[in-house]
Amino acid sequence: RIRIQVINPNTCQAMTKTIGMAAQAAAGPDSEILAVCPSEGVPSIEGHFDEAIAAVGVLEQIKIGREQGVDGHIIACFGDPGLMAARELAQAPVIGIAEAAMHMATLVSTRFSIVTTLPRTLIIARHLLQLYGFSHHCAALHAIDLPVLTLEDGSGAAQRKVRERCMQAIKEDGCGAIVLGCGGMADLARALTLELGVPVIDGVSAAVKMVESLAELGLSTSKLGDLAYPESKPLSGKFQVFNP
Ligand SMILES: NC(=O)NC1=NC(=O)NC1=O
Repeated sequence: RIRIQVINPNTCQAMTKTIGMAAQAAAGPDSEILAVCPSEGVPSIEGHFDEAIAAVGVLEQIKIGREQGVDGHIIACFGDPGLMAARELAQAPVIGIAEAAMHMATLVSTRFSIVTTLPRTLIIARHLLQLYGFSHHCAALHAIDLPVLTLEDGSGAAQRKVRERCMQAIKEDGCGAIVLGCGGMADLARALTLELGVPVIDGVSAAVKMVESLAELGLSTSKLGDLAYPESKPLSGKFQVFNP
């Protein structure tokens, strides 16, 4: 039995449910999904400041997951907030949905486009492309120019904009695949893939399959070198929760 902790780094319960359901749909019969979000933090992550705040909550959940003995952790926000810090803290694999979706896209296309939320988060996706070495694989980046939480407002407006931008990317970018640039879009990938006839990749599902693969291969986060557990020192104030 593989237990996978899926962390929605923002505090929106509805989005945590959307993400958890997408993860469950992708999970194999022997996998159990534990969908969680921080007890405090930001309701949505739409920039560098939000990411910094959210990262602490991610680390808190990583610590809890490690104490529960989970077999893997997923950071289900397209900025992969706190990813390397989480890998220092974790024993099991930690995968961000941006890196998962980007890796998967390179396996089924020579170039992919990204469709994300607010234009100001495009730079975060660009930075990740550089960090992960996928800049030359990305044909273009698009934003639906709607706040993240409109994906959970029930109007369907954000979902319609995502579909429009995917169709535009396919027409204009010369891309072979699309990466959905938000955890809250996790439930859209399968239907869009069928309708648009090209791989539309959601990072939550991709990360679930990667964690399952790593767990079954007996691979977990290396503790040799820079991903070793953090140097021990007494943390103060609100961070005492991290003291051993
Ligand atoms: N680019 C994004 O929309 N990132 C995100 N903000 C969130 O709150 N969740 C995401 O996936």
